[in-house]
Amino acid sequence: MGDERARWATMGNHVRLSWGHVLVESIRRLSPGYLISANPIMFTVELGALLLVALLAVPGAVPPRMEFFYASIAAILVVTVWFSTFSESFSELQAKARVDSLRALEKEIIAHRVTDVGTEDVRSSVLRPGDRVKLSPGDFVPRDGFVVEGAAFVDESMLTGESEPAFKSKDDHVLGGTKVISGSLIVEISAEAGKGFVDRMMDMVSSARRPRTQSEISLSILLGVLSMIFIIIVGSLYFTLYFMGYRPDVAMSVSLLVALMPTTIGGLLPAIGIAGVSRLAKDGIVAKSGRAIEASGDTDVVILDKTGTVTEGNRSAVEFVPFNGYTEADVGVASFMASMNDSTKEGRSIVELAESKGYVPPSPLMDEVLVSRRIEFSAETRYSGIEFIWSRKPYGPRDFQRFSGPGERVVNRLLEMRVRGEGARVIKGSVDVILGMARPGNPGDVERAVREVSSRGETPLLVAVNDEVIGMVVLKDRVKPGIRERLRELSDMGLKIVMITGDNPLTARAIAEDAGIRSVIARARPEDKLKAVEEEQSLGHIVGVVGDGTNDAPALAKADVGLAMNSGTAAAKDAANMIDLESDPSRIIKVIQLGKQLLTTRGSITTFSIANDVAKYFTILPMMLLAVDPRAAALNVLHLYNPETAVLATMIFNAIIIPALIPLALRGAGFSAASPRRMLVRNVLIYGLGGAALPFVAIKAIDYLLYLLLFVR
Ligand SMILES: Nc1ncnc2c1ncn2[C@@H]1O[C@H](COP(=O)(O)OP(=O)(O)OP(=O)(O)O)[C@@H](O)[C@H]1O
Ligand SMILES: [K+]
Ligand SMILES: [Mg+2]
Repeated sequence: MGDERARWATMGNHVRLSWGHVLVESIRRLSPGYLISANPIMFTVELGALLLVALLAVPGAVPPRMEFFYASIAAILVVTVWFSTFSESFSELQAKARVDSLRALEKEIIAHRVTDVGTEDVRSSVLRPGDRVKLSPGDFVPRDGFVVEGAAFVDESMLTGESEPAFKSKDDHVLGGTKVISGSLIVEISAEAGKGFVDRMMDMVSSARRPRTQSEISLSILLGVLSMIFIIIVGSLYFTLYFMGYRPDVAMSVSLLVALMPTTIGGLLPAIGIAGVSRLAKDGIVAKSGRAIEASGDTDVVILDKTGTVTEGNRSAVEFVPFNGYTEADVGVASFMASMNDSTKEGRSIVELAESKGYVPPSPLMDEVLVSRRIEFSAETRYSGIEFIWSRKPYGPRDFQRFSGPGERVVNRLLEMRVRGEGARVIKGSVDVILGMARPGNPGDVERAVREVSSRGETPLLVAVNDEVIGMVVLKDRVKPGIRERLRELSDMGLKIVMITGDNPLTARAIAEDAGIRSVIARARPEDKLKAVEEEQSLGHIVGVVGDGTNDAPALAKADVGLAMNSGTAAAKDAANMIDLESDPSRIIKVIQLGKQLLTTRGSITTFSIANDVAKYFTILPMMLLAVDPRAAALNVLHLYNPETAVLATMIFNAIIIPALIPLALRGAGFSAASPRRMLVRNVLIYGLGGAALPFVAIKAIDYLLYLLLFVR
């Protein structure tokens, strides 16, 4: 684990950031046209600067000997705006570079495209979705796709940091940039060039396409309203003084306004949001939407899929159990036939178990199995198997030769049906579904066996020939090691954890108990998973879903935070808004912590920003009022040198606090997951009190420096 983290970290640190780019981009964003919609607070600051420049251009508009002061204030205001566009461009380009370092894995290579006559070598960029490529040991997968033929071990460490190679066979998803180490594959390309998930992530990093989150919008509105209030206050102050016959100074009024507006948070807000994307990428979690990262901070319900998420997911057959006078071999042979055409992991494991025990149907029947119609498994129907077509009709009695050997009772029954031309099917599936279609000879036996297997956390599949239940296949899965402890962390954070599964209630409860989960929804079809998400959302909860299967896709799409496992199906990964490249479901914790930290960071800087402005009343206001009444000097508690140094010092402090806080905005505020409330109190104290006190010290110091610089010869 530690190793993988380190690998990601170094990957992140190798990111090359072009300072030239940051510079050009930050200057481009000074354009009022960009700022008016992207950052209204900074737009207002810029208007102030433009007003002062305009006054400087009109002869007589600036009071005598105040030109230097006006020009300095205008310059400081422009720099203030630039600090803000700089922080935004910096974090955006950093995020892009970090994401791009993932894309480097998808570089242009030569691929062997499959044609009618063989293969031809083409550049990977010309491949289209639907094209098939042949991969041999040493080849890199040119782009995302899925296996149509063959089996191989694939090294995914460059994407997942996982050193164990992954085994890939039919229908498995393979990722562009990974490397085949043994075996060979035919892969059908599924992604458009430049449309892999890395590219989608790149897209959302650029501010133009980044949808703003609800809380980001609320905060912007709050900041906008605050700014409006200050504009009204400063405006009325100016005009009241003006009509009383005084000449309030324009530069001082503009400075007062800028000082009071929450420029610190206004300047850093975009950077904070984008930083979340980079920090997740550094941990190997690909976020396809910024909204999701933020929602994760408010997540209070987490819905986990059972198979492959809570459990290891390689659920495989371990036992055949006969009922009603049938033998183990009968059940084995029937299960083999019902699973021959089943490409699910469960199906393949059943065939393997039957083969290892020698439970394979004899040749005349096997020929029929090969041409039979397949009943494909779906999470909707929860069963699978075959329906015989009987290759020749009618068969005469002479075609019937009684078979003796393993599974003879089932085999002979089917051969008899063949002679009579009767319809026949062999199916297996979840207990409730099969019992809805077939009768058990002795219901008590079946129930007892099912209960025993389920309460061990194993999954029973009933096997039926036509309308008779003949036995049971036992599927075994393991709870992921350590999952219990990781989930504890989530409940300690106050989150509700729900496990949802297509499996039966008894098995589900046994697994849930092992994993320490209290809420369980069993026998869930895909739309039930979706409904569970919608229900929680309608109660006002923010819902996170972790899943890996195609049957999880609707729920993943509907969730506020949908985290798909990289090992999952393409449908799940498409529907989710985040993908964990390490396929570790407990990393939803990481995502939630990061989301919470993002919100904490924003809250802290907002508190700091507003607290900060309090001090500025004491530096600018007395100086403005000095013109009205000399007694205002009493308010000059800091004993600043003169009105001009006081205002300049305040504006300089107001500007440099923005770059000073960039590291905090990017790294995130100190945060402990265990006690979010205590953290909040702590942050309000630190950032509130600190924010209120700091400017007094800093402005006094800058004022003194200005005095030394301008007035001491
Ligand atoms: N290949 C198969 N053939 C027949 N029945 C199956 C097969 N695979 C699974 N089943 C049955 O269908 C049920 C539902 O499967 P599904 O994949 O929807 O959910 P699951 O994998 O059990 O749980 P989860 O929702 O946690 O992934 C299983 O519990 C099992 O009883
Ligand atoms: K301010
Ligand atoms: Mg599943």
